[in-house]
Amino acid sequence: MEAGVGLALQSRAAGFGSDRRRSALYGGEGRARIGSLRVAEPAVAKAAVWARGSKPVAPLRAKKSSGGHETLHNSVDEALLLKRKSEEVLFYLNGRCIYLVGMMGSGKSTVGKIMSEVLGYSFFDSDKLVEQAVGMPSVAQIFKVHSEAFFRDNESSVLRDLSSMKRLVVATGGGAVIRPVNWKYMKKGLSVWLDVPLDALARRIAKVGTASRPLLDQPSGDPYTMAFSKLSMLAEQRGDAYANADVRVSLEEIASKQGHDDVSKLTPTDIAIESFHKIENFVIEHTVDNPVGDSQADSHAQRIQTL
Ligand SMILES: Nc1ncnc2c1ncn2[C@@H]1O[C@H](COP(=O)(O)OP(=O)(O)OP(=O)(O)O)[C@@H](O)[C@H]1O
Ligand SMILES: O=C(O)C1=C[C@@H](O)[C@@H](O)[C@H](O)C1
Repeated sequence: MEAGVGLALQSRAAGFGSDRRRSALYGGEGRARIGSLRVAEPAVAKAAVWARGSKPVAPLRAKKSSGGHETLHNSVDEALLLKRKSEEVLFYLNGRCIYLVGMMGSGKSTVGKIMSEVLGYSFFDSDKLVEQAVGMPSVAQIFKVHSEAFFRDNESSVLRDLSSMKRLVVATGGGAVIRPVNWKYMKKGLSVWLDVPLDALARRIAKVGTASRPLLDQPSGDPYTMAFSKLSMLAEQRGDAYANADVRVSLEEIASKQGHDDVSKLTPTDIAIESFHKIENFVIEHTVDNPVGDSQADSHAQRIQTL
């Protein structure tokens, strides 16, 4: 099916008499709304700060973890830095959406939820929106019952619908970058590529299993090895597609800034902070007429410093 047809038409043509995509985007089972938008579960906040060692920790309410004061201190420092960065970025974003792109398992949902929470934006996972639109419980099932092409058509329609909205953080599907039309939609906002080394991706995916990721699912074999070889193949096929993003957030770079080379030590909060930093630089560099105005930007920066 052609991507880019109208919302209602697309839903009907796909056999969704109840126009599920509309309900997925404009209402449904969510707990809260901003305007007409359904807002993602606020449980996210609890995951907003991960202590070093990648365990979720609630920042100030946290009992001392095994890392003691130092861990708690790191968590609080990170939370404050994240908050401060988000304030700066909010100003420069001016309501534009953030689209996270990257390979499967790169952390788009995990990091995206943290970013949306501190920005006060709504979070959407485009895979979940496609599932709701099609009326199936998983991407794996959509691939099985229909086809990858059917999934991709619906993914494009979801991205098109999202692109007319404001103040969203969207975790896109890992393969959304391969269709040029999707870039047309994502370029309405700011796109961020989470660039994670393949071996780290394969480790994460092997840990949770591949059943929910149809392109990686293998009936047998060592999960890490299978995931690594499939991911390498996909990365090669996709070539530079991810590099179309406005900014690249390299986990290797963050680790090296922190003085080590182990990306598994990076928390999602570290990655969210770096994403904000890169977005801010991008917007500043690409604002041709400087509509913000230097003096306004300066006074904003001063205000931020006093927070
Ligand atoms: N910085 C991190 N350190 C360790 N594990 C992480 C980190 N970020 C995410 N993870 C874990 O990696 C797995 C994949 O993360 P997530 O679902 O956020 O990725 P994704 O890019 O949205 O994946 P997909 O595109 O396949 O849906 C999850 O189990 C998550 O808990
Ligand atoms: O990398 C990919 O092509 C995919 C990633 C997932 O997020 C899903 O969108 C789907 O499993 C395909």
